[in-house]
Amino acid sequence: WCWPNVTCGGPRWLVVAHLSIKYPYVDVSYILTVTCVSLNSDRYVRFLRDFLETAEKHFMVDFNVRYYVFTDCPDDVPSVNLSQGRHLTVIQVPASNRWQEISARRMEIIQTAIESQISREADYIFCLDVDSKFHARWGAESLGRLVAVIHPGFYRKTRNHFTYERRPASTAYIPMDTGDYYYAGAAFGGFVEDVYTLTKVCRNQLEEDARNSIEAVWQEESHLNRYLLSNKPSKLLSPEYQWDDKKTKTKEVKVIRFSSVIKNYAEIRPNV
Ligand SMILES: CC(=O)N[C@H]1[C@@H](OP(=O)(O)OP(=O)(O)OC[C@H]2O[C@@H](n3ccc(=O)[nH]c3=O)[C@H](O)[C@@H]2O)O[C@H](CO)[C@H](O)[C@@H]1O
Ligand SMILES: [Mn+2]
Repeated sequence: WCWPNVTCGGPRWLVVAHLSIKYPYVDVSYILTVTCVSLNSDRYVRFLRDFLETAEKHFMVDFNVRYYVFTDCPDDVPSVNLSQGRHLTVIQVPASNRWQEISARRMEIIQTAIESQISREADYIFCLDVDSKFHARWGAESLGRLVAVIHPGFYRKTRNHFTYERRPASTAYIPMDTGDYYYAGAAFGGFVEDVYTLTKVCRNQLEEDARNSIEAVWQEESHLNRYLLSNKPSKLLSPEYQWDDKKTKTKEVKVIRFSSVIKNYAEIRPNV
């Protein structure tokens, strides 16, 4: 369904009712965030402490949450005090040489983790960029079968200005005069089984493109946008849920809930 007012704290009974359709004996959702971190020890791990500490304050407060952190340097994961019912799982993944590959391989990493354990542990999953902080409530109003967020750079633009992949040779190709929104690659989620299908399809398409020596213009974000064109999200979140610290707050955005921090691209992504 569509939550009428995302800016207010919603009554919890609605969520319970929602869950009872599928899980009649479960009265609290088991929600989980996935963050992928990788590359040369502290380059992206440095964002993790703020991410986790602010998530503890704002993300699904009072629900069970399991954070999954994927990293090539598990020893550098900071220890953060977690509230009751909240856990952190760290999974070691190989590093890649190019940031584009690391970002894109998140689809494969998430798909594999859902298969091996997450499908037995959670009802919902959100997959978020680590270079970000929570600033205000991100709660049960965000739940849905398939949840996407409008990219903060594109909500005022018309679709021919969206940076979809425009080359027909890529499986992420979207022709001009087509498309609904430009979705952020940094935040998506939903029912675990729906996110599983999304990550599997995007992973397969990324691999097919690689075999054909083509890389979509915004890597997995381009494939996510292609997937969501054919598989419409059941819930669309406003850029309140994926803002960018570089952007000045505008009058349409009442509450900034989650935002990318400003980073020095030349330093942390040297092969830009
Ligand atoms: C707001 C938004 O929609 N941002 C998207 C955008 O740029 P961004 O500038 O937000 O990309 P980014 O540098 O944050 O990379 C995406 C994410 O991949 C992970 N990572 C990346 C590089 C690395 O060396 N190590 C590492 O762990 C990390 O979780 C990071 O947050 O484009 C990327 C793909 O091109 C992704 O689609 C991002 O989600
Ligand atoms: Mn990011």
